[in-house]
Amino acid sequence: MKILVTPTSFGKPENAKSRELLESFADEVVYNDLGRPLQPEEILERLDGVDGYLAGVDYITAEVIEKAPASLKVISRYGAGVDRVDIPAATKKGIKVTFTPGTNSIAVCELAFSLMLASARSIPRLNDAVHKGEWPRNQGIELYGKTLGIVGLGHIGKNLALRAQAFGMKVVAYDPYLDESFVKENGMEAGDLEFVVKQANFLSLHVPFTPETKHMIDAEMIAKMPDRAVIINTARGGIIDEEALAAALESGKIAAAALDAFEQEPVVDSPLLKFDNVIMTPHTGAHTSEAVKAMGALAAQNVIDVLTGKECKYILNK
Ligand SMILES: NC(=O)C1=CN([C@@H]2O[C@H](COP(=O)(O)OP(=O)(O)OC[C@H]3O[C@@H](n4cnc5c(N)ncnc54)[C@H](O)[C@@H]3O)[C@@H](O)[C@H]2O)C=CC1
Ligand SMILES: O=C(O)CCC(=O)C(=O)O
Repeated sequence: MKILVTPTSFGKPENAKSRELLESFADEVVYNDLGRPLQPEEILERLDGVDGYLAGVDYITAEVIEKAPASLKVISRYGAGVDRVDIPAATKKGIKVTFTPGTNSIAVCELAFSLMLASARSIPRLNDAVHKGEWPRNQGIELYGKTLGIVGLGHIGKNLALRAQAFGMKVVAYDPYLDESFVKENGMEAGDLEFVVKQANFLSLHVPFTPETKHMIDAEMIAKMPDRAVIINTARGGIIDEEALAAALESGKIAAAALDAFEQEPVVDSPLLKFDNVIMTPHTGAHTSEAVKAMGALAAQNVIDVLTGKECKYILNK
């Protein structure tokens, strides 16, 4: 058996046990030698003879899957999002795709919450100023008493809702597959996307990237938000129309934004780079010791379970 492993954080000490598990199971384990997510041609160059592919946020397109060797039986995503894997192409070729739901939801929720606080109090700007010898004692806003709109009330959205309530925020949510009992038990309100954006002083996105969610936050939706709202996106870049967001920041309609995910990653040329009221982090939501360990353990187990024909409840295309 040969396994290809590409998430760079799989090399962290927290994943020593998962590396040992794979290395004792397989004849050969090949790790990511580039130190970043792989582009399609880079994946293909490394797939020769591979049976199991434990994948980071690589671009696993239909072309990659079509050209993959017949030995490849499983693509095991290290994480919750599967938008960069062409699942229909994998299914057609008999390749199972697995994922690790819930393993990083606290990590992402805590990043989203940090970004709300950091935006509300302009922490990066103030930090930069003090490091430059300046002393701008400017004024922020409080989360207390504000409304948080959550789009996508799944693992991450639910964790965020509970923490926001503890800070005295009103929470409203939109999710077409809503867990109504969660909403009821926690005294929240739910409605359609318009219902949520119209009230949201803070809007946080926690949906998968799909054809339905592509640019769901566009100029029209932003125009419906309260003036001087704050937008947080720790989900996927394409969910917000970045040009529309840039225009709303330019006009002052949106007071601040904080993003961990972008239409193009890594970010090299974005209309958002010029704004000092936009916080940008490098798709790092899942990168805590705890989440890295949990993602690694489940992703490794998923590869082994599929390759040994064991029951695996994390297969997306049975
Ligand atoms: N920044 C990062 O490092 C990370 C980003 N993510 C992203 O966050 C997303 C959410 O993660 P989880 O909460 O763990 O997933 P989840 O599957 O538990 O929750 C997603 C929720 O979105 C809802 N949803 C689906 N389509 C929708 C639509 N059209 N409109 C509104 N809601 C919709 C689903 O019903 C579900 O409740 C992932 O798909 C991934 O893209 C996840 C982990 C790490
Ligand atoms: O950081 C990672 O490798 C995965 C995080 C992520 O985006 C996900 O879980 O979908």
